[in-house]
Amino acid sequence: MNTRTIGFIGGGNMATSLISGLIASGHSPQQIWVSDTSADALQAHRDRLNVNVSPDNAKIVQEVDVVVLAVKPQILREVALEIAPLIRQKKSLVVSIAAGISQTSLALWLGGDVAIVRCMPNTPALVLTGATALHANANVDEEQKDQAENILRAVGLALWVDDESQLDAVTAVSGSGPAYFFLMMEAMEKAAIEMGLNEHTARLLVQQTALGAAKIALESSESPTQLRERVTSPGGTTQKAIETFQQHGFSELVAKALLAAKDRSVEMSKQLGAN
Ligand SMILES: NC(=O)C1=CN([C@@H]2O[C@H](COP(=O)(O)OP(=O)(O)OC[C@H]3O[C@@H](n4cnc5c(N)ncnc54)[C@H](OP(=O)(O)O)[C@@H]3O)[C@@H](O)[C@H]2O)C=CC1
Ligand SMILES: O=C(O)[C@@H]1CCC=N1
Repeated sequence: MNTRTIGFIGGGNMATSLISGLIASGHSPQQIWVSDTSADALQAHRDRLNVNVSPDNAKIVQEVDVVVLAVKPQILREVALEIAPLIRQKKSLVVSIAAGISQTSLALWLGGDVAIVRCMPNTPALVLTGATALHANANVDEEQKDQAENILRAVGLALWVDDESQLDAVTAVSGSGPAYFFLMMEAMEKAAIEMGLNEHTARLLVQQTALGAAKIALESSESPTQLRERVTSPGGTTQKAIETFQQHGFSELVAKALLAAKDRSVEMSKQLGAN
């Protein structure tokens, strides 16, 4: 069990998923601190999760060993400049979950040789099924790498990438990925209702099917293509559906969508970054 104290600056959607996952995986709420500009958000964190809260970002840095930056990329610069002197003084490990903000930018804002792990988690961390890729800068030592990895591994899969630029692709695949599957679920649910199923039945069937497909894909040694073929009886119903998807450019559309997300990550680093 990792006994380090962890502080989240920004207590929004992703921080809430991570904090809930950390607590569900056995971390004590007393080890966790959160700051946010919204008093209501802080109250909710205290009431629901029993973690320590403060409106003061510097107080969080003061209290913890590992500082997780969980604000929107657009305000990361402002927050980093605010906490920079204390981060340097305490030699804190900084873990940034912000999309599209490079370690170079963050290091310039924080100043000095700050140990920074940049990572890209996703919201299924909430149910301990997260997927995170991490990259450490040259100031991060082995112990700090372990600390960062332990936090993310507590809420799901945690993998290191060799090259920071790969995090743009990771953002497009797994960071944003849950939303693509939810979009598919939304569309299937709507179609099911249009075909006469009631809302409750439609939702349950879609949810269970998504879960079953993900589970079988994880547990089987077969590829998604092989698994798809097992469902597709020649001349049957699935074949008709798959043909319809492919005739309308499904695979190309998915590739285009993911590339648009990756390009946006690169664009954000240029627009919002210091480099
Ligand atoms: N959502 C996701 O699925 C994922 C998000 N990320 C990354 O996580 C980060 C947070 O995203 P997300 O949780 O969705 O965003 P949210 O807007 O839900 O959370 C950010 C929180 O930070 C608060 N905040 C704003 N200004 C400050 C400040 N100066 N000091 C402290 N807190 C502040 C916001 O308050 P208020 O709303 O009042 O402004 C809000 O509660 C982003 O950088 C994003 O790229 C990474 C992976 C997945
Ligand atoms: O949409 C976003 O920018 C963030 C990053 C990945 C998921 N949500």
